[in-house]
Parts: sequence; C-alpha cells; structure tokens
Amino acid sequence: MADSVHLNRRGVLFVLSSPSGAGKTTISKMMLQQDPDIALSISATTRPPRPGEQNGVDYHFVDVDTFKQMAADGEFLEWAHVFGHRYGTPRARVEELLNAGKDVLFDIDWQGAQQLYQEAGPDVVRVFVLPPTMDELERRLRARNTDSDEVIASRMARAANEISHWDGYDYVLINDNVDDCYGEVKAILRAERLKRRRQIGLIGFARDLIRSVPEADTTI
Ligand SMILES: Nc1nc2c(ncn2[C@@H]2O[C@H](COP(=O)(O)OP(=O)(O)O)[C@@H](O)[C@H]2O)c(=O)[nH]1
Ligand SMILES: Nc1ncnc2c1ncn2[C@@H]1O[C@H](COP(=O)(O)OP(=O)(O)O)[C@@H](O)[C@H]1O
Repeated sequence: MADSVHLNRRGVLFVLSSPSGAGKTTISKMMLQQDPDIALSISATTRPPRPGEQNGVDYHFVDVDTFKQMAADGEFLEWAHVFGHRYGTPRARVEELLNAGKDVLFDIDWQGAQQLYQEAGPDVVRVFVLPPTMDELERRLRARNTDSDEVIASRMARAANEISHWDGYDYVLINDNVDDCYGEVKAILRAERLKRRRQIGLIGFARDLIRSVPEADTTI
C-alpha cells in the first residue's frame, strides 16, 4: 500500500463576527475544543475583564497607554474602537500560528474583519453570526449574566449597526440551535481547507501523477 499523502496547505484566517450576545464566543470555544488544527488569535483590549475571563487566555487586558504604545510600535495586524474600548489583534501570535501550520480563529468585529481582509485578502474567511430575533439576542445577553443593565442597553443599541455590516462577510449564519450552527461553521472550515488555492503541494502532486504514466498523452 502506498504511503498516505500529506500536502501542505496555506492557513485559513477564520473570522467570526456577530452582534454581542449572538453566540460567537460559544461557537469559538466549541471549535477550539474540538479541532486541534485551529487556534485563537488572542486580542489585546482596554476593556476590564468579566468574571471568569483570564488574562492571556480570553484577552490580553492592557491599559490605554500600553495599547497606544503597542499600536505605535506596529504590533497590531488591525485594531478598532468597540463599545468605548480599544481592541486589537497582535501580529506576532498570528504569524507564529501560521508558521506552525495552524489555522487561526479571530473573534473580531466588522472593522477588524475589513482590515484583516485588506492585509491578507483571500486567506481570510469571514463568517457573520445572526441571532434568530432581537428579543432572543437581549435574552442571551441577560442570561450570560456578565454585564450591567446599562452595558446590555448599549450593546443592544449597537447591535443594529453591527448587523448592518452583514454583507461584508463570505457566510452569514443564524444561530438558533447552537449545535446546528456549529455544524455549519465546521462545514465551512472543512470546505475552505480543501480549496485548491490552499493546497500548496497540489501542482507538483498532479504533475508527478501525470509524469508517472509513461505513455501519457498530455497534449489534450
Ligand atoms: N476589531 C477588533 N474587534 C475585536 C477584537 N477583539 C474583540 N473584538 C470585538 O469587540 C467586540 C466586543 O467584544 P467583547 O467585549 O468581548 O464582547 P462580546 O461581543 O460579548 O464578545 C466584539 O464584537 C468582538 O468581536 C480585536 O482584536 N479587533
Ligand atoms: N443557540 C443558542 N441558544 C441559546 N443560548 C445561546 C445560544 N448560543 C449562545 N447562547 C448563550 O447566549 C449567551 C451569549 O453568547 P456568547 O457566546 O457569549 O455571545 P457573543 O460572544 O456573541 O457575545 C451565552 O450565555 C451563551 O451560552
């Protein structure tokens, strides 16, 4: 039996965006737990940690001066103001992960998705997650039990604006049942990994297949 064939491929930069509370963190965690080939880009943020969030795991929690210095030093692939705080994607980790042959997951907003696309073009896959209804969105924000009424109100007020950017994405999913939605996300990632342009070794592999036939007619 022949050895199994393994072709290197270009990493996928997988962006998940949604209005706050629609479920992107839940879906991200499912992906990271179940798929060893994708790792999270850990953003830096000036917002305070929520209960249960760990520095260096969920975010790098930094003060405004540190964030500004990081931005001035070119440490971010992209950054943006969201909900009155700064959020940015550190470049170094993304490069390390891609060099190690991993795909990278980004939980970033539409501004980040746009900037990342400008930097990395077709390596980026942009997925937008919608809630089934706005009432359900608010229910989820309350059920999460992490934000004050005031913060929830401001997130709901921003939700319509966030949703209005849905058409800047490659895929738009409705997160009604979370397992169904996760299944859709997995299908997208699988298909994107299989895309021809990501299979770096494919040209040589196909050429060698053709050359291995002594009488091959390659003029057709
Ligand atoms: N542009 C950009 N957006 C980010 C980054 N990190 C997080 N965000 C977005 O900032 C928004 C607020 O995130 P967060 O405060 O964790 O609340 P969440 O909406 O409940 O996840 C979400 O839309 C995130 O996707 C980043 O590095 N860059
Ligand atoms: N399909 C779903 N049905 C019901 N609750 C959900 C669903 N998806 C996520 N949730 C819950 O909604 C809340 C907000 O989800 P979260 O993943 O934190 O959203 P986001 O990261 O988009 O702000 C969490 O308490 C989560 O458990």
